[in-house]
Amino acid sequence: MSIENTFLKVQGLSKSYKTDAPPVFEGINFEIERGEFVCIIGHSGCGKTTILNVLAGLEEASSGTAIMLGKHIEGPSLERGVVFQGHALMPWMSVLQNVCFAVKSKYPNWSKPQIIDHAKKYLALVGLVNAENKKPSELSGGMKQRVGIARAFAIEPKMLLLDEPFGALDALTRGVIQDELLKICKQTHQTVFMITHDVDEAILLSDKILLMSNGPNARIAEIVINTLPKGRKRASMHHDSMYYPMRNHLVDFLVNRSKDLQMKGAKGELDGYSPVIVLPGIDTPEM
Ligand SMILES: Nc1ncnc2c1ncn2[C@@H]1O[C@H](COP(=O)(O)OP(=O)(O)OP(=O)(O)O)[C@@H](O)[C@H]1O
Repeated sequence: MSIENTFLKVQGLSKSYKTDAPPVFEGINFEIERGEFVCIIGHSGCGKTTILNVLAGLEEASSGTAIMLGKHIEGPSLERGVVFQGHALMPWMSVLQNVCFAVKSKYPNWSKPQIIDHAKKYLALVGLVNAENKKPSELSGGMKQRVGIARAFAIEPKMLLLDEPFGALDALTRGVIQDELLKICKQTHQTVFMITHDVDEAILLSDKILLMSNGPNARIAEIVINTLPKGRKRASMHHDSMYYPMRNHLVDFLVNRSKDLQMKGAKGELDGYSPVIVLPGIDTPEM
C-alpha cells in the first residue's frame, strides 16, 4: 500500500531528550488504517505519551516521520482530537460552553444555534444532556472525562488520540465510559490511537495492540492482532475461546519478553528490526 493510501504511517521514529543518554525509543514503525482502533501498551517510561504527542503534533521526534493521509504531521491540527488523563476543561465555562468552544474553532463560520446543536448531539452521546449548564468543578471525575471525550468527538477529528483516558476512574465508571466509547466509534467509524495500561481494556476496544519493549531504546516489539470477534462485551468476553490466549500473550509480554528486547537494543543488536505480527490463539510464534 502506498503512503498516500495508508491512513497513518510512522517510520523510523526515535526520540532523545538528552544528547548524552540513549534514546527513549528508536526505530518505531507502524501503520494505522482508517477506522482502526489501535491500543499501545508498555511499561512506564517506554515513551508511549511521547509517541502520542508526536502524532498530535505537540512534540517533535528526533528522527523519523509520521505521515497522516500523505501529509507530514507538523504541529497540532483540528484533524486530530486529543483526550488526556487530566481532562483539561476550561473551569470558568459550563459543560456546553466547553464543547461549543471547540466546535467554534473547528467550524468558525457556523451560526450559534448550529454550534449549540452540534455540541448537544455529542453531549447526548456521552449521557450528559442534564449536566450541560454545570461548571467542571461541579462534575465527578467520570463526568469530566466524558466532557473531554464529547469535546474531542465534536470536532469530528480524522484521528482521535487518547492518553490513558480512563486511568483515574473507578472500575464501574470506566466500564460505562468504555461502552460509550465503543458505541460512538461504531457509529462514526472513528480512527483511534489509545494508550492504556489495562490489558482487558485493550482486548475489549482494539483491533490491534502495539506492544512496546522497555525503555530506553524501546521498540514496538510486537503487533498483536485482536483475534476476539467484534461486538465484544465486558461482561462476557472472557467466555470467548480466544480470550485467554490473547490475555496470556499480552501479560507474558509485559512480565517476561518486554525486557529481553531492551537488552538487545542497548547492545545495538536490533538494526533493521521489524515487529513480529502475532495472532494469539491462531498463530502464536515461539518467542
Ligand atoms: N519533556 C521531557 N524532558 C525530558 N525527558 C522527558 C520529557 N518527557 C518525557 N521524558 C522522559 O521520556 C521517557 C518517556 O516518557 P513518556 O511519558 O513518553 O513515557 P510513557 O511510556 O508514556 O510513561 P507512563 O506510562 O509512565 O505515562 C521517560 O523517561 C521520561 O522521563
